[in-house]
Amino acid sequence: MLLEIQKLTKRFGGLVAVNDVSFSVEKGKVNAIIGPNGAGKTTFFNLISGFYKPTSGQIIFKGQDITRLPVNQRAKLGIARTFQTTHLFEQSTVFDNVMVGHRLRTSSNLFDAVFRTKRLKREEAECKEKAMEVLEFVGLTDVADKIVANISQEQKKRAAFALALATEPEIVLLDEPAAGVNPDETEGLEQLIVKIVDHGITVCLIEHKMSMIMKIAHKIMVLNYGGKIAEGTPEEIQNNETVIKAYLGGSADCLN
Ligand SMILES: Nc1ncnc2c1ncn2[C@@H]1O[C@H](COP(=O)(O)OP(=O)(O)OP(=O)(O)O)[C@@H](O)[C@H]1O
Repeated sequence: MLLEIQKLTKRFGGLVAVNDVSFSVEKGKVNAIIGPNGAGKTTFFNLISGFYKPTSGQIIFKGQDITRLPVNQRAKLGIARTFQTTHLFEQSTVFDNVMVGHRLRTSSNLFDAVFRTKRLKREEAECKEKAMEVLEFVGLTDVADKIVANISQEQKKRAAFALALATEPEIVLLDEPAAGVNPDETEGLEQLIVKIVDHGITVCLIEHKMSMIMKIAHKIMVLNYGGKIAEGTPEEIQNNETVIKAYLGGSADCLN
């Protein structure tokens, strides 16, 4: 297992947002997390990526206990994430936004910047090369020089993927990547996620669009009121009575 979540709990005062959840993320697969609004999915991602500290439980990444590591150290170990609403600099170019990602892998400091050392120049060149590579990967080469504010919502989603990929992750946590895009664009993003997995990067995916989940997920965990109510293949989840009742209010149609 690439990532092992053991009995993870997060309380906000009296509210238990994530309640004693254990989950194994399989390497090289699309691992999906679904559940109704407020089920605790984003909180779960925030715990894995280090934005929140758990109340209890453990997070093991490649055999190492990362439960108390800060965000940047987890990112260096290879955990990247995207956000529900894209966190891009709207007034910068797509290229400049994505270049930032690879800085995680560089070591130039203020001294290098002030004196424009060889190391700085070499690392800048590396960041540019990486940015071009990931922009090509996500299909955004032709808008690389555009200001983010002037590109489409779907292109912003792709740029967010590119930014995550520029950090050279082993696992990417994608939080509702297809929110706010049309069905054709959703299919394009689906294909991009499959391409990411085909390149050996593990995906952990939160998404409300069931058609996408059922098509590309290898396994699915279902959260409800912070607790895990089911785990299995898309077929198993579609036929799970507890999921149909608790999550879908009794209709299996929503899972198709
Ligand atoms: N920082 C916070 N402080 C207090 N409560 C929070 C915080 N973050 C999340 N919550 C609460 O925890 C619960 C789970 O929220 P979370 O955003 O993880 O759900 P979700 O499954 O991602 O929902 P959605 O599908 O709507 O994005 C909610 O009741 C939410 O109000």
